[in-house]
Amino acid sequence: MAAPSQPQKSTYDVIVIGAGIQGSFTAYHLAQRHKDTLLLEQFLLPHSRGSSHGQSRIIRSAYPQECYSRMMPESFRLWQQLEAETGTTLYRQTGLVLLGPPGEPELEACRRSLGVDEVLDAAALAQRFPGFRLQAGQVAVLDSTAGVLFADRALRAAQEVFRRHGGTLRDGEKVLRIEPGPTVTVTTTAGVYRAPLLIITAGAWTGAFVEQLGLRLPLQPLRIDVCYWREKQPGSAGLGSVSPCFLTLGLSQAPHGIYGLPSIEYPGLMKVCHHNGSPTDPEKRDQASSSTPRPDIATLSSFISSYLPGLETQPAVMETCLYTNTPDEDFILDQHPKFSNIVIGAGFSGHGFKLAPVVGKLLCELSLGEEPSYNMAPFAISRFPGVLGAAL
Ligand SMILES: Cc1cc2nc3c(=O)[nH]c(=O)nc-3n(C[C@H](O)[C@H](O)[C@H](O)COP(=O)(O)OP(=O)(O)OC[C@H]3O[C@@H](n4cnc5c(N)ncnc54)[C@H](O)[C@@H]3O)c2cc1C
Ligand SMILES: O=C(O)[C@@H]1CCCCN1
Repeated sequence: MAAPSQPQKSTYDVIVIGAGIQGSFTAYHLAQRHKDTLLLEQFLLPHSRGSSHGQSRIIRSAYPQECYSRMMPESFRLWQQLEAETGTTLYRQTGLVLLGPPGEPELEACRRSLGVDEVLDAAALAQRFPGFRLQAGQVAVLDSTAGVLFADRALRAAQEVFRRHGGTLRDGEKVLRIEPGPTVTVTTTAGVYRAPLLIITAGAWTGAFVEQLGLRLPLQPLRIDVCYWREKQPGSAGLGSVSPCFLTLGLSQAPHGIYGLPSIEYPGLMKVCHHNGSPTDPEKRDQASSSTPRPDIATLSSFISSYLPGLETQPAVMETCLYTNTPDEDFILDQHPKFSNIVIGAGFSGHGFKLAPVVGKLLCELSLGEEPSYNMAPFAISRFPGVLGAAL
């Protein structure tokens, strides 16, 4: 028999909207700082309707932009801390090869970010990782620190520690309305909550959601096809579970990049995807008909026949996921330009998972009015002119 229900608590120090990886890590840091925190999620957990689901994400030190490569040492440390706190393995070191033409500016910037790097030509790459074929003149830069984060497990772990530190997570509760003010009032499908501080980490829903606060952020949700490709002969081609992750830079046939991860989610199936997708509305993403042409799949098939000849050239499993892109593909981590007690974390542009421990820390610092641990200029809302509606 169910216990008699307690009257629902309605006031908190901080409310966080959206329990994806960014909101969950933000809540994790707040709870560790002894802030009485409410984390609200519209769907019942776990769910696969946002950006943080699935079993695998790449983590790497190599980054073309310094603002991210500077954060990576701390991010690796915080992931290890979460592993220790929960007694769970969240990371497998596999290495990552960046593939591209020598001298390509982003490839060079990644090399510099590594400090110690290793550059392999086609023959050296084939010897080290026999599943890969480079095209004539291309090179591979090896980031040996890189690997795979177990995404679903990581999300659960961050939420578990949050709760252990006294945090309240309410799922299946969609936020309908926010009333700004010195105390922010948040109305959900199940209740009304108040707090002096609010953090919005609503993933692909953020753009439409913050319009009620007079903000027009340039956030574009993209529907991403997540494809898994079968090894022709399981275990024989130096692919599968022993493969490193990879990422292409500066390839003319895929200017946005193609990336891959070893077989982790499904035995014998490597994840190889295009770092791009089609504009969508997160509420309507399933309305694309199955007969819609999929140029991404053709690009991937052709890439696989040239670079990964040990894989079949038609995907064995296809899933979907959402990116939320900004025009420059840098994150938005900032206070609302008019309501400084409302902080927004959004626009993770398909590369935010690995950095979530640091993103959560920064959003926590911003909302508590502390000096952020990193330079926040690359993430400021003010880099986009005209975002504040005339009504405010
Ligand atoms: C296919 C794919 C591959 C990727 N690969 C990598 C990778 O290799 N490495 C890497 O670092 N990153 C990668 N990323 C990016 C990374 O996964 C995302 O940056 C990250 O998951 C974004 O998390 P989020 O918390 O912002 O969004 P989400 O996980 O979508 O969380 C937002 C949450 O807010 C909730 N919400 C929205 N509106 C409301 C509301 N009104 N009320 C209550 N709740 C609400 C949503 O339901 C959702 O759960 C990849 C992403 C995809 C899709
Ligand atoms: O963040 C990453 O490392 C990868 C790069 C390729 C696209 C998906 N995200």
